Amino acid sequence: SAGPEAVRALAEEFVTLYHRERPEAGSADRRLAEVAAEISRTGTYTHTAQELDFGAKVAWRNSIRCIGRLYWQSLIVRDRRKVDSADQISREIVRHLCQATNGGRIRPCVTVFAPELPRRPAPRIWNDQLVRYAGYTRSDGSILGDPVSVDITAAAQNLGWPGGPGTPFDVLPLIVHGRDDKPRWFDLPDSAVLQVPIEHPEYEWFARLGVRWYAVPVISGMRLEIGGVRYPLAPFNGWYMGTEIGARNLADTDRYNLLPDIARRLGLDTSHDRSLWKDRALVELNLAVLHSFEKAGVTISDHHTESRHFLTHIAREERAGRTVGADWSWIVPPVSGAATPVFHRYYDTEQRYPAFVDQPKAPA
Ligand code: HEM
Ligand SMILES: N/C(=N/c1cccc(CO[C@@H]2CCNC2)c1)c1cccs1
Repeated sequence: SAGPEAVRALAEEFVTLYHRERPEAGSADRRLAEVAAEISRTGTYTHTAQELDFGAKVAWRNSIRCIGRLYWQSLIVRDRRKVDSADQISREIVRHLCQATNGGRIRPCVTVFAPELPRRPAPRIWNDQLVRYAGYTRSDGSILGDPVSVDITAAAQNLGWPGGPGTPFDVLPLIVHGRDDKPRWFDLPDSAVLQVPIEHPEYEWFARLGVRWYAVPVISGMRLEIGGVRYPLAPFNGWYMGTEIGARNLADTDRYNLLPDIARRLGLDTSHDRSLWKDRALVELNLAVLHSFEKAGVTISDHHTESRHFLTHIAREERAGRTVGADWSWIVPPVSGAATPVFHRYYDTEQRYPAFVDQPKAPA
């Protein structure tokens, strides 16, 4: 982790920010002195529960690639810093999934596990999302399931996972590397993993494709950094924007690659690009995703609504005297870009802290 001088500077900046935005917390001076003394003694310091809650919310507010930041103040922060064994982590992960899923009325949550300590590695989850579909490499070299999961599927099998039922949508086990034990795999109970069968509002053949997707995206591979303290295990969830599933996960040629099949069933001419068969298949697939989630009572947002909400967020932040950073290439949706208002403007691109950051993939 960062050296004591760097930690001291980041800690001072964070504590000052916290006391400026949460005036009810009183003067910063006493806390600044306490934190500086603890860093001198131990090389790090411990956030209060209130500082952690604020830091996680602001890390979301600072996520320049996130279009969904309007509700940043409503994040549920689950303080589990005392939890660092594989068993306890897997139990808390199931609780996170249940609390976040909430029967389909998805609640944005983050669970913060034990921080990195000088000379003591922190617990990690090897999965980049808590719920992912397996990717099995078959003897003829083809892949059954999600190609993005080929490595994590092999890792799970190497740890003794017997494999799932062998469908294209087998939920992977969680692989947890606790602080003081070896990496272990845990099957997630079906009751904790809500899934949505994908059907089309007009084409009854669509349901027969047997396509489904999971309801709650929970990112478990990023590190939460607050005031010089690193939390390498801080899984966070929101709800999906439909295009993530309909324009990327099910459409990319190196993912489920469904566009050619859908286009053929729509009777389109797939031999010429200029028939726009890919574009017409994309619209029907994205319509099917939004229709299916709504029918199942699972929160999802369309890219037009989410874009409008993001511009509302920017306006509100600027009224509060804050600048919103944003990365245009991630904010503009992967379909109908110029048909959404976020396309038609520039953004401040500075990444501010606290933040969720990429970190080396486990295993180290
Ligand atoms: C509430 C509904 C939310 C929606 C609809 C939403 C939407 C999105 C989308 C569409 C992306 C781009 C993902 C991609 O292109 O692969 C994204 C990125 C991101 N979101 Fe959100 N988000 C939401 C909530 C959250 C929450 C609660 C957090 C954290 C507490 C968060 C943190 C992030 C971060 C850190 C990224 C960038 C990830 C990376 O760099 O790989 N978002 N969000
Ligand atoms: N809707 C979401 N979408 C994502 C948010 C962050 C990251 C990702 C997945 O990012 C992968 C890496 C780059 N694209 C895929 C998806 C959320 C997940 C957790 C909170 S909101």
